[in-house]
Amino acid sequence: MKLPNGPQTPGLVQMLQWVFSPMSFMEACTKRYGDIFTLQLSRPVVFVSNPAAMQQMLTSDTKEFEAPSDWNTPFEPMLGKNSVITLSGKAHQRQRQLMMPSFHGDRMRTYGQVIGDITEEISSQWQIDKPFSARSAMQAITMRVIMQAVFGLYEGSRAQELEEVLSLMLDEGGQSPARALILYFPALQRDLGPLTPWGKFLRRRERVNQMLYAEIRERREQPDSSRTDVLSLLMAAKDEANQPMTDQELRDELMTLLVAGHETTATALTWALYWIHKLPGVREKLLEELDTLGDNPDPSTIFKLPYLNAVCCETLRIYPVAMLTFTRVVRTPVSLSGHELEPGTLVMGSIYLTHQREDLYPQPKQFNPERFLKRQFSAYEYLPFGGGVRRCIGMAFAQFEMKVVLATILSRWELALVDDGDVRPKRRGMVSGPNRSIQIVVKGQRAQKSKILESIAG
Ligand code: HEM
Repeated sequence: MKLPNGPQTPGLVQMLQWVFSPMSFMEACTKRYGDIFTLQLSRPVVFVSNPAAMQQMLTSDTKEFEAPSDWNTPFEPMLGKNSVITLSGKAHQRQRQLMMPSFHGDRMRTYGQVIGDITEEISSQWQIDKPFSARSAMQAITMRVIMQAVFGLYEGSRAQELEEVLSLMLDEGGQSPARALILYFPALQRDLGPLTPWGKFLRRRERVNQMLYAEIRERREQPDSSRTDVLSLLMAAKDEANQPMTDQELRDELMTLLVAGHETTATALTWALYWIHKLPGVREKLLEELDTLGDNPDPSTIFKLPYLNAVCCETLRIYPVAMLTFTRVVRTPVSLSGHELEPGTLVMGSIYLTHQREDLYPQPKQFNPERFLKRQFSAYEYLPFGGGVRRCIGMAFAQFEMKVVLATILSRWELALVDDGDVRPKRRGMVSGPNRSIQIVVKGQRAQKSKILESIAG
């Protein structure tokens, strides 16, 4: 079988380039081989970025393409075998159907209150003229949002310990390229004692599991139908055969939502704060729009603000946190971008390359929210949340969270970057993020503070 062209260097060299500098590697390949090429990773993988190929691959999912049963194994140590991310076929479909109702648009209003309260609480600890890391601050917010809106844990020693252990586990579990290498090569996953990275990870995971199972057991013993958090909704959900999720499934999906939703949203918010404060014109326009909000803006009014929406869209376009869609495997012989692919071929959609296309986004390296006001992009030209049967379950939640957090912070605080030098993206575990710390300093409270905060906080 002839695969699309790609680099001829040894597989190990390609794997290292892929792990350590995925974005420049993909860009160099697309320049040389066009918008479909093959990389030799642990197996050959075909990369696509043309919107038509993206559409074909994502929408003919389950016919011509499907998620391979073994490719998502790097996620398994953290998420388990029952996660919607590690499953494929019918089992994947079942989990998705059980999970989707918790993330429907109409549930966002409830979560909006929680997100506004948490942002207010955490940002109220910032001190004037004392710099802080944008990333740590955004991680603190998105972690607390998951703890409350998803796990339903508001206070108490379990909430506190779980938040601490999970933060450590996520921070050490997958941020560096070297850690990503451990995830790609299961043979490196050896427990060499409590002080070694993998040993530490295993012990923390054990403690997290104990706490999650205890929480699930207690909720089963004392059901409370007034709860609105995702865990309670998942516990009440039934599949087509009227079967609820098992404890193991619930544990795996909680970890999935945490891993998929915490770091991604925190990184997107960090980038947004960087661009807004790097480009004074963008900040001014945004503040002008936020100041037009009346006295009692509903979180859903914030959600509809056009310029805030354009800023969030451009943030996720220029450096998409998820560089790629999940892998798909060819099921039946298929022609993709003029190449005949045989069953078994692995294909990945490069969201990063699609978002960097000159034909769609002139001067793609420039941050320009106006492009989203001037033009509507199709679901395969702009796809920070992927597409098809694996499209991000938390898409509406993440968009809502980004907007409410930014509106809350920007309406209250006068912020500035400590260093407005350029920041570039780099791999952070399985996703991408800024290549250096972005420090922010509070200059003061905004004089023209809108009433947004009180209304969100109810
Ligand atoms: C800015 C934030 C986020 C970005 C950029 C993002 C992006 C993505 C992408 C690209 C995929 C893969 C889609 C595909 O292969 O077609 C995905 C899957 C997923 N995301 Fe998100 N995501 C974000 C936030 C969230 C949040 C907040 C949650 C939940 C609380 C979440 C839950 C999930 C889940 C469960 C999947 C797996 C879906 C499946 O396999 O069926 N994500 N996300």
